[in-house]
Amino acid sequence: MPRTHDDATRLQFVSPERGLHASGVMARITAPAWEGWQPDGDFQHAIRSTMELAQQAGQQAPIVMGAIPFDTRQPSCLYVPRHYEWREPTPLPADTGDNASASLAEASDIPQEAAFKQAVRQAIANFQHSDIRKAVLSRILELRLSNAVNIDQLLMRLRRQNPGGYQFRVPMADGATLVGVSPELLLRKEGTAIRSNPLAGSAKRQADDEQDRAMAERLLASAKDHHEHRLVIEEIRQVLGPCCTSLDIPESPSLIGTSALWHLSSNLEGRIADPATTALQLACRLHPTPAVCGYPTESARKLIDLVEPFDRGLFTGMVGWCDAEGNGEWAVTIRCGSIKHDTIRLFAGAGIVEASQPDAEWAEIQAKLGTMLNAFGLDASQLATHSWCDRPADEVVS
Ligand SMILES: C=C(O[C@@H]1C=C(C(=O)O)C=C[C@H]1O)C(=O)O
Repeated sequence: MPRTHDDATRLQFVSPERGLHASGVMARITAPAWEGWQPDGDFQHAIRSTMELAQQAGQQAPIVMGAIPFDTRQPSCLYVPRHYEWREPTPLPADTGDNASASLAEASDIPQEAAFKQAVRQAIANFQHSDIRKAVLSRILELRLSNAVNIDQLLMRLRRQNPGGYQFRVPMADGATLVGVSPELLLRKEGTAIRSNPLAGSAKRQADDEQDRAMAERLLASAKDHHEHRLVIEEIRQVLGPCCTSLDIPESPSLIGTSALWHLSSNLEGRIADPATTALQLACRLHPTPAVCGYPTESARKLIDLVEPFDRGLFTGMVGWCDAEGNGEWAVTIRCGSIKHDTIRLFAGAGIVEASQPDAEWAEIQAKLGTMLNAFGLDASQLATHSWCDRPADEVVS
């Protein structure tokens, strides 16, 4: 791949097994992924016709990569890159700590702590009068730094925090860059083999080994977290089951750890009945899972619209790639942020069920923000020293 310094057209999606590195834009696909699983729908038509154009222009094996928003009625942020290459994962260089600390000029929270906790109470009250069993509520933390962000260094630090995760970099329509390291695989397809690794149920990692182990054991024994997790697994079973000749779902979840959190995790593996179904179609069929939206999906989505004072944009959508054969890999767009010059917008959410405690859910999203904050060399206590302001929802654009 020719070297380019044009950051605005660089894309990256690195899984634990291999990394896809791309540059240059041959075509952009903005068609919304609404009902994106329909083979004859507008979205799949846009994907196929763009791939064909790339092939006619001389690309032997074009690839589509990028991100799809939480609300699939919004424009997609997908690209057919001009150049791409696969790279084997390389060992991480030692952290020299160079430029590890960002210098914070301003921070604002949307919503602020009290309003988030109130939204959790409102969601729980809503559960009593509706069929909703789970809703994922989230928060945005906007930071302004007094120095520019080096995205390559940031990605390196993110990988260090979760080498088993999915690291991504995608240029956004407004000139910002989406950057993150997701621990959650929505769907991978290779030939007829599929895999999904939903996560739901979380606990903060502890500095002390003994306390950390106790925290993990508590999560593994938590009825509330198992309930949260089961809602996700049952939904995925309903969606993928009919598309598969076999689908193995573990009877109970296991633990997975990042440097910031423990999660309940289930590794689902199966064989797809119709080999022509693409990874992107299957990912669109699954999205949004109750891990990022709630259960039942449509009612939870309405509740989120009601109580979340911002538009999620690409956050909690999906990010990844798909080739012309239908193979591909899509991760859930979490533990991430958008970066534009010195302004950073970070995102974190938590699944709310009837047994949720507002204080604990706030602590959980704080811990989730830790992944990105650590990569900037910032921590929550540093943020508390700066002025915080709540913004009216209509000022917030994604
Ligand atoms: C929404 C996020 O995470 C999701 C919610 C989880 C939970 O509620 O336990 C766990 C993993 C993710 O599916 C996030 O990290 O922002």
